[in-house]
Amino acid sequence: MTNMNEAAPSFAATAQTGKPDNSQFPTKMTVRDLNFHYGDFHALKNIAMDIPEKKVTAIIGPSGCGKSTLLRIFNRIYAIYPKLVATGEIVLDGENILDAKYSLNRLRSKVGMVFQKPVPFPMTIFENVAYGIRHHEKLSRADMESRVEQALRSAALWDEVKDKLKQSALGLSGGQQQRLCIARGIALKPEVLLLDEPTSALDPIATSRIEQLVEELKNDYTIVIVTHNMQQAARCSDLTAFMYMGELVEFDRTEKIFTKPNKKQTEDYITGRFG
Ligand SMILES: Nc1ncnc2c1ncn2[C@@H]1O[C@H](COP(=O)(O)OP(=O)(O)OP(=O)(O)O)[C@@H](O)[C@H]1O
Repeated sequence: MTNMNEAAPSFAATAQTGKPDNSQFPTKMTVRDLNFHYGDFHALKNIAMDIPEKKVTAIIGPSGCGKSTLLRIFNRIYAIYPKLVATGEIVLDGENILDAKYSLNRLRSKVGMVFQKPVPFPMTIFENVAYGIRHHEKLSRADMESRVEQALRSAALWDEVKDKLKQSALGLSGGQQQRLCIARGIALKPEVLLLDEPTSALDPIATSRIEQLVEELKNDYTIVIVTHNMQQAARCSDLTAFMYMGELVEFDRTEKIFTKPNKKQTEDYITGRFG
């Protein structure tokens, strides 16, 4: 939840420079001059933003504005399409993750992604979490068990599944499946967690559980969440980026975006005049 009393860093200058003035938050990821095309279609235009460490950054905007495309570039999912190239820079801990020399394996262990629709693997609950870890690390049975438990605890799922770890994950409810997918992401000990509309397929109770979880996870992770739901952005993010037609229109503290945005376009969207 945004702390409304927090001393106010200004993120106002962002759409052009991406440099928040007087930010009190250390930056985890710096995006500069980011452009992305699907064939002839210019989907992201000169995006610049500084994503703060251990905060929740929400990306909002009307359908088709490029939210998911931006999120997916943060862990180079587009790399599965050989012809697609992102230009510009995304600097994570001093290194440009868009550089072809930055290995995808390394990137995926640092930047985890959770998708809109929870898709557990057709295997046990335990194996769903252990599977990804095995791909990256060789752990003893005891260490693996402890890592899986830790991930399930962090995803606020342990108490509900600890007695049925050997049962199929497909038997879990939608909300539990989404928390399992979050546990799967956390198990790799990423530093950044990307959430692409993680609650759009969930009921209000499961949604509120995930929002609570996001609030807890930001103590340890830098979180970027794409959401269609403006109340959700207002409830669970510290900073909000408003995008429109491939551009970053405004990026500021969530409280500012929702109460006193600098740009008319942002205000029109927030107040439901378009989108
Ligand atoms: N694989 C693709 N090939 C061609 N165009 C694409 C592809 N994926 C997305 N686009 C286009 O890029 C633009 C941005 O899409 P994107 O999915 O990032 O938007 P979004 O803001 O996440 O939308 P939504 O809120 O509807 O999910 C849209 O105009 C979309 O049609």
